[in-house]
Amino acid sequence: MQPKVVRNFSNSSADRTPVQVFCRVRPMQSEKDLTCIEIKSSTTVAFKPPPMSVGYRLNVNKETHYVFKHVFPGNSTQREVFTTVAEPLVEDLIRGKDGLLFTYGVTGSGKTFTMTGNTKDRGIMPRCLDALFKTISGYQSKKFVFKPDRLNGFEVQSEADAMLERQHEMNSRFTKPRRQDSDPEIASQASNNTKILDGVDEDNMYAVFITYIEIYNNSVYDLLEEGSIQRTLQSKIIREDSVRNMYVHGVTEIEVKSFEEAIEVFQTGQKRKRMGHTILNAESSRSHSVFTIRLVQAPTDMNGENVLQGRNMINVSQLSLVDLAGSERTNRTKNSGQRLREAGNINNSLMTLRSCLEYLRENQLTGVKRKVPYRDSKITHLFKKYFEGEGQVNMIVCVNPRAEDCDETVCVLKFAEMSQEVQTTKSTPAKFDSGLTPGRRKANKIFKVIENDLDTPRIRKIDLNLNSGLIYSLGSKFPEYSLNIQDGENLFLELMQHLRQRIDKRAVLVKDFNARCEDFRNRLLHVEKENISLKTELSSSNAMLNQERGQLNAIKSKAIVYENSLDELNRKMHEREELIKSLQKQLNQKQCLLNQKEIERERQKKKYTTKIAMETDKMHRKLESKLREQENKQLEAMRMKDEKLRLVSNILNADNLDGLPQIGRSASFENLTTPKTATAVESTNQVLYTPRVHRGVPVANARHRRSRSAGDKWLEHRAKNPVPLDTILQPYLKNRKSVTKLTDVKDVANQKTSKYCLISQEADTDGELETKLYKGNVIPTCGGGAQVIFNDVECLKQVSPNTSPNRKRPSATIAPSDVPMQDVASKCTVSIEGHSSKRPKV
Ligand SMILES: Nc1ncnc2c1ncn2[C@@H]1O[C@H](COP(=O)(O)OP(=O)(O)OP(=O)(O)O)[C@@H](O)[C@H]1O
Repeated sequence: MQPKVVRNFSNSSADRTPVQVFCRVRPMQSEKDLTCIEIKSSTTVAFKPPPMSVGYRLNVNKETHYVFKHVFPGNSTQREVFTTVAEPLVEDLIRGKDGLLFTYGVTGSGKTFTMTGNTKDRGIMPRCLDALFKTISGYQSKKFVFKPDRLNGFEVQSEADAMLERQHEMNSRFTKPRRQDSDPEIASQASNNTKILDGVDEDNMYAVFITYIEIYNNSVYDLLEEGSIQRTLQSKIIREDSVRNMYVHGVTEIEVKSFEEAIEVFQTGQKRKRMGHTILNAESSRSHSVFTIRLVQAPTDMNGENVLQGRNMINVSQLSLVDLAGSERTNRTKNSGQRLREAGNINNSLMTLRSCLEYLRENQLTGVKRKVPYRDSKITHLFKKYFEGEGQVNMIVCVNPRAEDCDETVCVLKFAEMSQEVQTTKSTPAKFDSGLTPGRRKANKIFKVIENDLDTPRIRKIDLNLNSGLIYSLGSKFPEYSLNIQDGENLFLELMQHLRQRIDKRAVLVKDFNARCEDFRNRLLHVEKENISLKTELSSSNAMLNQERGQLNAIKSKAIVYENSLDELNRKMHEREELIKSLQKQLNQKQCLLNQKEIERERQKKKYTTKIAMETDKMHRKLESKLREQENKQLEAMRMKDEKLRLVSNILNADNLDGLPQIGRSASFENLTTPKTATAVESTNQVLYTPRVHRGVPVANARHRRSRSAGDKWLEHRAKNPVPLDTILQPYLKNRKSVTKLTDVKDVANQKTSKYCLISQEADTDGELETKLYKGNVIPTCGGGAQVIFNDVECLKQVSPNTSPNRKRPSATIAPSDVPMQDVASKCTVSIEGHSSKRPKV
């Protein structure tokens, strides 16, 4: 059941009130400092961008005026600020209305100073508590009469239960060591000049409850939670109660009975806050602090002594005092890492606050119902009801006039001015219809005082009781008679008559009395019957009520579970949305990069296409010129060949060639005409050339090979440092001469040398050593030289046993066609001056 007295939510403009924004300009730290703020009147400040500001750089250096409900200059006192801004909110609180006051501004602009104050100068919060306790003193209920139900409501405890709890608290106070520390930030001495405020209902009982939370990095921490500090560091969730008020679920609410007690509780919270910050490595200016005073009131009974039992008679009003985090921008503070994340969260929550107010203003101006993003941050989610439901919202914009802060200050001023256009619904004061006489408490007090003042209270009381009973009269008084002897008989007769009349009257009265008794008995019986039937009805109603209560509790616990899961889902949704946003951002960045690359690629393609075209053109021209050159060379060579041919044919025609073997002739001819297809290659080694006489063409014949009667003499031609073979089978040449270089003509042209062997060693494609022996016959040429006709190749190859079997097996002897003739020719630097007409076997 909702403890709050239900109010009518009205939306007519008369019931709406704007957000009241006050501006407090803090004094300059130094006379020499440049200022960007000038106070024009009690409601107007002028902002003039100094030379270092962005506005100045953008040439927007004209003076701008901002109008607020009231502007407090640097020399204004804390008391003035409290009286103007917060006193009406405390009066509203006492009248049962809700209020929200927050301080907003750049770091160091005086938000905490304004809200909390220091040892010398108490801020708004302690002054509010002081004024409240002064006003309700004498009307406070006993402790634990009102008890929080953990669902943002309160219930009334019986006097016995409350007394038990008081006893319990007293015992624990004796056992616990009393706190000796005190927070220097607060001047805890009550000031004498705090005035008593209006709005107290003298027939009500009041109780004050305090909660103190901190919102840091968008997590809610309870600063009054008992137990280890780690418990305090567990984030709380925000919930909606049955009448759509937002509250921190499971937050610690402490009942305080005096200003001193309240300050002590606040100090405990401050201490926990500092400990938490040390653990979290946080800064106090980077968190939002919310100090909430909840005032519970309920009417007293007919004697004005005890609170009326029944939850529906309770009214709860609250005043939230919020010290927001500094609104500086991340780039100016050069934050990184955790500080950047904090700054991001602060900016997010302040941005959300701004967005919510902007949306609200727009909705109110245009009549459109755009969804206000309260849930985007914890601070706006918590105070949703002030903007959607009822309650006065006041804001103090704290401004540091120094020029360094001007860029942030102008943002703050703009936002604050805009906020004034937002309207909230006025709270209606709580009304209690207890059906009891107003002023009963006072009357009862007076009555008691008078009662105590009486000298003999007991006797008087009895008298009063007797006088207040029903007085029966038996008719007229006895007539007065004087006893006279002469007239004695008449006197007796008169007396007898009078007595008879009295007896008759008495009988009538007795009869009437009996009749009345009967009537009363009947009525009593009737009432009794009615009472019994009502009792039966009541008990059945009670049973039904209990059943419904049980159902309600079940529904409530289900609702809690659903709310939890809803919160969880919301949180997850929020996370996912953030993720989607960041992914979208990444995607956009990648898309941008891709587009840039595509453009770059296109540019490169164009560039290279042009380059290729140019290069192709150039190549074409080059090739064409080379081709022409080649053609010219070819033509020249052809011409030379023709010339040679002509010379040869002249020689052939001129000389008598009958003695020459035909084969030699044809070979020479062939050699001259097709030098490239010859097996033996003409060497450049002039030493081995047969000196050309007038003919210049060497002639040789295989039949002219040297005699072998004395056995073949080998000319072994090998490398200077051959690789040792270490093989069992070694190439063996019986009668040989080894040379490493064919430098002397006699080595070949020697009459005895009939065989030539070139030994070459090289690695095959698998990296194995391959030894090849190119063998040939040495044939003397007609010019006195010699030529070698290769007719055999021996190949010796060593293979590793690990070599893959798939690899081609080496053969001891390879086919002559496999021999790279160019290679052989280059190795055998021997001059060939003709060759056999038949294809050599090499
Ligand atoms: N109106 C003022 N008169 C005198 N001193 C002031 C005033 N406003 C601020 N100060 C001083 O300026 C300093 C910074 O103020 P304060 O801590 O309140 O700033 P803040 O806006 O709360 O900063 P943060 O965002 O870091 O919490 C304090 O030493 C405070 O005493």
